[in-house]
Amino acid sequence: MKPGKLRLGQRRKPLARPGVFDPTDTRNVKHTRMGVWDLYEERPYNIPIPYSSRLETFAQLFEGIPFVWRMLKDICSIRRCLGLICLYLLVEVARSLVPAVSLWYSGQLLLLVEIAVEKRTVDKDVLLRVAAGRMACTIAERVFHYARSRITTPLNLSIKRYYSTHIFHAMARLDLPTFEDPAVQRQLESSWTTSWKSSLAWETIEITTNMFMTFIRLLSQLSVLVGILRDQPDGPLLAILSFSQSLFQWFSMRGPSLQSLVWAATTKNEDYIRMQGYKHVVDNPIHRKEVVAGNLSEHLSRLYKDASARVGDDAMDFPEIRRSFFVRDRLTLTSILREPLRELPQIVFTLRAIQYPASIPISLASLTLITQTANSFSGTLFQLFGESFSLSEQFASVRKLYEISTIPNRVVDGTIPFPENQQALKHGILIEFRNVSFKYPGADKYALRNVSFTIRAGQLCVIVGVNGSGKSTILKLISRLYDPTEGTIFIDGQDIKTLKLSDLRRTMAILFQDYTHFPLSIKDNIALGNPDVSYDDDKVREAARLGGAEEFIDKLPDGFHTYLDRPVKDYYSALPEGTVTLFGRQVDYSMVRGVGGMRTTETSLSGGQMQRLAVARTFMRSLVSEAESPVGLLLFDEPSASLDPTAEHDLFQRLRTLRGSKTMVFSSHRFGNLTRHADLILYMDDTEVQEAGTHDELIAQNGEYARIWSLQAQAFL
Ligand SMILES: Nc1ncnc2c1ncn2[C@@H]1O[C@H](COP(=O)(O)OP(=O)(O)OP(=O)(O)O)[C@@H](O)[C@H]1O
Repeated sequence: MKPGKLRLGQRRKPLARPGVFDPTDTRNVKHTRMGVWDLYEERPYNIPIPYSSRLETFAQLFEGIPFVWRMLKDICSIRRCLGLICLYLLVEVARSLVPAVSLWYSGQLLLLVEIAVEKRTVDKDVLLRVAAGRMACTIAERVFHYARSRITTPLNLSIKRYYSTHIFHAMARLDLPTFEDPAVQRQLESSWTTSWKSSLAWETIEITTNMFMTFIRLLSQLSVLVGILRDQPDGPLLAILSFSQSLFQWFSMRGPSLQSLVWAATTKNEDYIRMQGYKHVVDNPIHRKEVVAGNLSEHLSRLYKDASARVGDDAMDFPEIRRSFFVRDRLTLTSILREPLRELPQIVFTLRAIQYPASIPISLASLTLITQTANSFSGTLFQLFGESFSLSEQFASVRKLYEISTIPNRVVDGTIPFPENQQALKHGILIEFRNVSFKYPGADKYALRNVSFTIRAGQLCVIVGVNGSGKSTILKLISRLYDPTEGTIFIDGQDIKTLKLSDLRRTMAILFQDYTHFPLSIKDNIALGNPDVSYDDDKVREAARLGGAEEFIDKLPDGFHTYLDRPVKDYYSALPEGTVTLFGRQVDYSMVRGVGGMRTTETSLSGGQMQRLAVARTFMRSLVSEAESPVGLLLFDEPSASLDPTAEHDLFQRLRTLRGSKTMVFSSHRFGNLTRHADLILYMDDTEVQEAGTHDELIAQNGEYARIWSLQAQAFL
């Protein structure tokens, strides 16, 4: 291992710490110009206490210990893991003792040489034993190495599986405002991404045992070496020289490669930025239509060439330029001294040999032994240094791994079961907003201001109004995705915050305006509308029919098993040109495109078809199993925005008849089809409910609703 570098697989990842990073703070931040890029790095040791960063490292280490202990207990509780871990530790201890045993045999060899020089005889038996011992050491090393890899693979896999479930659950349980919080996002990010690639828990065990084993190796090697060298005339001198030159090598190489972990880079070079823009224009299929229709190819090529000529050879992306900058060879005094120092033990040996020619063979044997050991010893020592640094990072990551499962949700769960009477749900749910105001987390402006209204059980309520007036927000508050900033919402007369969240959400079916489809099959997408009956294929089909999606799904080659966005890609290599389909699917070059930052189009469904699928999912929850449906409230946010007029008409018709006497709330900016049948219309403008009543009442009021209604009506005259 090179001194100062980390082993493969050992990541030096920045740990989030409190405070801010300010590139303009020249006292603590160093600015380096790298081609078109400006790199701002936090200066190391910017706290005026010597070794403060080491102290920080140890503090992190201690804080992490309780979590690592918990992790060990968890791992030992996994089936098979306890036995495997014991075996692993056993092999590691044996492995760490091999170098010392091997060194001991080398010492024995030295002794033999000494005797041979003095007495001119060699004890053949001892020689054979020593040779066999040394041989056995190398074989043992290989066998232990093999045993280790056989143990670690299943151990690592079991641990990884256990923790991926842990992280999945920790992530899945978070509510919307908590999940959207940037601080939480940052906390989740590292655990989530690393958990799939490698097992943090396993890495921690590996690094911790490595550290202990390195320590054992050092101590055992040191004690054997001292024993051997005590009686050698040149031993101590050569040992001092070898060790000091090794240490010097380490320090001299370590300096320039140490980079700050906290840094940021930006570029202000307009030509370079434009060049990247041009690149995206030509490599992204989204823009191809415009490029071709606008006859832009020649023009863009010229623009790119001109910009590229202006930027010159500095047009490197940041990782590339950073790499080239840091690997640049620097001629420093230490780097010049490094090489002659390496020769020092040999020079001293030669001088001693001239002085005492009789002792040449002994000195030669000691020299080889010492230089070899010094190299391996200092290598081990550097490893220990590197490991203590990464151990603290690792412990901190384990702490974060456990902390994410205790991140408190912002929307606090209530305690009262809901509803009191399951049968009553059939007749809907009563909703009352009393002086409700709301600001989205982090927003300055109100999204709702002092809103009060009552939707009685079983009513059809339509919320209409201009864009951004707060319609969707009302639906989000009813489903308690967020809590009001001021005021109270009552559900069947009870403060919404006191009700058990899972109960409350079970009684509602919601279709969001910005619905998404999961990267699963169409069947699974619809089935997730109601986890209780998700296994029932007939119900999935019925929901698809009610949503108006059955017909087009049946026409798809894979029908209900079609993936909207296949989450697992196939892998290819150098396929012959004629290969258009593989595994029953079109060959997808997204991997190749991904390199150029292109997006791939997975599905050929239209916007309206996508919306029908979303409606089907909502039906799955609410209306499929009318008899045992736990739903008493249906919330629809613009369910027909992408539907053609016939589909919209059909959908509303079905919704009205199928809802029975449940409460239904629609948000829409279209007037007509729905508003005519509504028991209550809330007309919103600028975060407030401006008018409330039935269609006839609002027309009679002759306010904004009436004005917009007549505007729309005139359009059809
Ligand atoms: N997640 C969010 N974070 C911050 N502000 C938001 C968020 N969602 C909506 N807003 C803001 O809240 C206000 C109300 O938005 P809302 O989505 O409720 O309007 P809307 O009446 O449903 O609009 P539209 O008819 O366009 O769907 C808007 O000013 C919007 O910008």
